[in-house]
Amino acid sequence: MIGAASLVARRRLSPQQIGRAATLALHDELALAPKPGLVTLTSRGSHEDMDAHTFMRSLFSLRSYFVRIATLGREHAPFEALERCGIEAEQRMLAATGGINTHRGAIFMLGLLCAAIGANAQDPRAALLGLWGEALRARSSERRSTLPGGIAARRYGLRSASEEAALGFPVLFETALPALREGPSRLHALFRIIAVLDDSNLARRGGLEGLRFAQAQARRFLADGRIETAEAIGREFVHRRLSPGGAADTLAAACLLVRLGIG
Ligand SMILES: CC(C)(COP(=O)(O)OP(=O)(O)OC[C@H]1O[C@@H](n2cnc3c(N)ncnc32)[C@H](O[C@H]2O[C@H](COP(=O)(O)OP(=O)(O)OP(=O)(O)O)[C@@H](O)[C@H]2O)[C@@H]1O)[C@@H](O)C(=O)NCCC(=O)NCCS
Ligand SMILES: Nc1ncnc2[nH]cnc12
Repeated sequence: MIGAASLVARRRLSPQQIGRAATLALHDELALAPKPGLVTLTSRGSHEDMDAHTFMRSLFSLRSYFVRIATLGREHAPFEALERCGIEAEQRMLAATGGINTHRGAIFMLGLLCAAIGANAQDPRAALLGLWGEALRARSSERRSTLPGGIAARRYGLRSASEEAALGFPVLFETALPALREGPSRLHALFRIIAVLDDSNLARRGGLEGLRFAQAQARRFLADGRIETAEAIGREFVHRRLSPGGAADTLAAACLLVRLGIG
């Protein structure tokens, strides 16, 4: 059985393998528990409108999308083709969840990553910036004015998801992936992401004060490492309705790369 790393080295990752890993990575994130403010298999976190069933329906609705966008990446398709594919996936997600936004950010982030891996499994970050960097930079400025997170990002001078992509996902490659590889746990990796990410969900839900509070609590857990501390922080997040959805997506993206033996 050839391992994933050697498949990457031999550049033999198929769109099917990439897409399957992306779907499983979304489940890796959902199944992680406890998590601060986020939905798990047994908790709604800070959300009244969604639970594990909502996320599972969403996750299943996306499994063909990741294969399709990895295929587009292998073909070096223009960004417009990726965007159409992503928007179609958002519609399927919303149909599966009854209109609830579970994975819009994950569709964007993991979709771009699947396309980049399809283009160059050995260096997806270079492929992302080389093939679609100019389009991402153009959209990260124009889109900020229209979407809730982009509005919050602009209001507080934060780096939105689009801007993170236009920079080649620095938090993913420089914080999340090393954290997941170094351990000791996915929960530690999630808190390392929360500590540094300009998570527009936190800013939209709790303002700049909410984002800075969440980042400080992440540093508190990283200094202590006890599960009881993570649970206490989770209760405080729920009390404040904080939910680090961007950090959750970034963790899922790191799980995707590890599953494929990349980076
Ligand atoms: C390009 C878009 C992602 C929109 O562009 P924008 O730059 O405005 O993105 P943001 O608003 O900053 O973030 C959008 C979602 O991405 C996640 N996210 C947040 N911060 C970051 C970050 N710094 N880096 C990476 N990702 C980030 C987050 O998504 C997750 O959280 C959502 C669920 O949480 P919840 O609080 O429940 O959200 P709501 O339901 O909206 O709030 P409530 O009503 O419950 O209060 C969920 O989406 C998770 O995935 C941000 O929400 C993209 O939307 C877009 O333009 N798509 C078009 C297609 C396209 O361009 N595709 C390209 C090829 S695939
Ligand atoms: N587990 C989760 N809970 C809430 N929002 C999310 N966005 C991505 N994953 C999430």
